[in-house]
Amino acid sequence: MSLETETKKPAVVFVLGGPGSGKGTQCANIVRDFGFVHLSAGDLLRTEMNSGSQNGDMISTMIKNGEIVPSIVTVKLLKNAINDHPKKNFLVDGFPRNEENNKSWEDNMTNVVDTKFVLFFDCPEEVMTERLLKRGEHSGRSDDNLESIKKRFNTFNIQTMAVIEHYGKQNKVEKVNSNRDPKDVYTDVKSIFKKYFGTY
Ligand SMILES: Nc1ncnc2c1ncn2[C@@H]1O[C@H](COP(=O)(O)OP(=O)(O)OP(=O)(O)O)[C@@H](O)[C@H]1O
Ligand SMILES: O=c1ccn([C@@H]2O[C@H](COP(=O)(O)O)[C@@H](O)[C@H]2O)c(=O)[nH]1
Ligand SMILES: [Mg+2]
Repeated sequence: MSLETETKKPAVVFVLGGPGSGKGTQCANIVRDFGFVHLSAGDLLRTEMNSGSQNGDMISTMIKNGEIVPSIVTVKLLKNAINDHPKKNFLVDGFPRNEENNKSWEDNMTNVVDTKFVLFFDCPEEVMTERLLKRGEHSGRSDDNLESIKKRFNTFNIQTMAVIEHYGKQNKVEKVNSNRDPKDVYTDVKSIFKKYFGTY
C-alpha cells in the first residue's frame, strides 16, 4: 500500500436562487462561520468587465440584458479563482446559470473539486423586485432597474430553474425559504452546513 497521503478535493456548494433572493447576503454568513471562500460568478464577471478585457463589452451588454455569459469565460474565471486558494472549500454563487454552464463545469472541474449540493434560495418575485429596486438606489449595478430585472427573472425561470431541477433529480438540492428575516434564513442555512460539514 502506498504511503502517499490521498489529497482530498476542495468541496464546492453552488448557491442559486432568483435575482435578489439573498445569495450574497447569506454567503457572507457561511464564510464567517464555516471558512468557505465566496466566489460570486457575477462579481468575477463585473471585475473582468472593468479590467479592460476583450470580453468587456460583451459582458456589459449581457449583464444589462440579464443574459448568460458563455461558460468559456465564466468557468475560466472560476477555475483561476479556485486555483488561487489551495486547500479551501468554495461557495460558487450564481453559477451554473444554465445547462451549458453546468456541462462545462462538469467537463472542466470534476477532477478538480467535489461538487456537493445546490443551496437554493426560494423567494417570490414581488419581494425580490422590491429588494433589487431598493439596492439599485446605491448599488451602481446596470441591471438593478425594472427593465433589466424583468429580463433577469425570465432568464432565471427558463434557464436556471432547469439546472436546479437537474440537481433535484439527484437529491442534491437544499431549498431554503428566503422570504424571511435574514437571521431566520441563516438559521436554516447553518443547520444545512452543519449537517454536511460538521460544527464550526
Ligand atoms: N432576507 C432578506 N430580507 C430582506 N432583505 C434582504 C434579505 N436578504 C438580502 N436582502 C437585501 O436584498 C438585496 C439583495 O440581496 P443579495 O445581494 O444578497 O441578493 P443576491 O441573491 O446575491 O442578488 P443578485 O442575484 O442580484 O446577485 C440586498 O440589498 C440585501 O441587503
Ligand atoms: O455565471 C454567471 C453569473 C452571472 N452572469 C451574469 O451576471 C449577471 C449578474 O449576476 P449576479 O449573480 O446577479 O451578480 C447575471 O444576470 C448574468 O447576466 C452570468 O452570465 N453567468
Ligand atoms: Mg449576488
